[in-house]
Amino acid sequence: MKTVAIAGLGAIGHAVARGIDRGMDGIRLGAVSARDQDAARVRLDTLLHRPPLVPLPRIAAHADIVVECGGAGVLAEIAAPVLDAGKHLVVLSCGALLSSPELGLLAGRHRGRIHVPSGAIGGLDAVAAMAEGEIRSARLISRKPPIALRAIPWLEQRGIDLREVREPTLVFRGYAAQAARHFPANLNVAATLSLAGIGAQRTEVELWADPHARGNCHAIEVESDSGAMRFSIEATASGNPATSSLAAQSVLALLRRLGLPGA
Ligand SMILES: NC(=O)C1=CN([C@@H]2O[C@H](COP(=O)(O)OP(=O)(O)OC[C@H]3O[C@@H](n4cnc5c(N)ncnc54)[C@H](OP(=O)(O)O)[C@@H]3O)[C@@H](O)[C@H]2O)C=CC1
Ligand SMILES: O=C([O-])CC(=O)C(=O)O
Repeated sequence: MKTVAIAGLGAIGHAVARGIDRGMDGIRLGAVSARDQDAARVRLDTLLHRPPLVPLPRIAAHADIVVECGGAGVLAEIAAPVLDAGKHLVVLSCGALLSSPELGLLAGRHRGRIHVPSGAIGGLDAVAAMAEGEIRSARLISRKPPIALRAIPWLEQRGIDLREVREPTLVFRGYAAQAARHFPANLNVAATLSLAGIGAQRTEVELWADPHARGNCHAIEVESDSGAMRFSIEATASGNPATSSLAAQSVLALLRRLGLPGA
């Protein structure tokens, strides 16, 4: 049996906790960490088996696998202790990994593992296979309803107010490295694609605020010497409009694999 701890009990963390609590072979929930302790207790009351609430800096001691779903700040606080201890770290805020190459080295040194789940997108197995040959271009086009793009400092600094948007509006075009920096709560998927494919300096990204978007829509286009790939998804939003419910489910699917004997 492997023990999982969840760092951050928001939309993804709570959904992952509920999924494990429903029962998963080889996996049990050992602990959670949260900032707002009262809100966390209310959320934990929805579970059949209530895990202890532990301080974030101590979370590594409570698990074989730690799932980060609290943002870049939480990742920065837990990554080194988890990897130093040779444990598994599942990273949702994977945009922050792009500026932390030392974490990969740390994992290698201590036999820890970093897992980046497919999150709100898919098709990454094909992208990774294409990367074994030559990928000529990789592109992500994301469309989100304006409500998913609120309180983003990079937009506010540019005086971009999306409340009045009536038609699809391009708010960002650039590469995954910048996308992850400017939209840390909305474009982790750009980092996920770039890690599977040709890296954050070459993966092109567009972000559209689209009042007609049905959920969070992501399209991937890859051209390679082994063929062309198109993937698209209209993902249902979770309790957090910026976050697709598929992201938590991708963690559950990953944990199911990690719970298999010998994994
Ligand atoms: N890889 C992917 O495909 C995707 C990645 N994401 C990323 O996953 C992360 C989680 O997303 P989501 O669940 O929607 O976000 P939420 O904002 O719903 O939840 C984040 C939670 O983390 C908590 N938190 C923040 N700081 C701390 C801290 N220091 N200690 C303990 N808890 C803390 C917050 O607490 P409080 O409520 O008190 O602030 C909040 O409950 C985000 O970084 C998001 O961008 C999201 C979607 C897809
Ligand atoms: O959930 C989504 O649709 C994508 C997202 O927020 C992210 O990649 O950070």
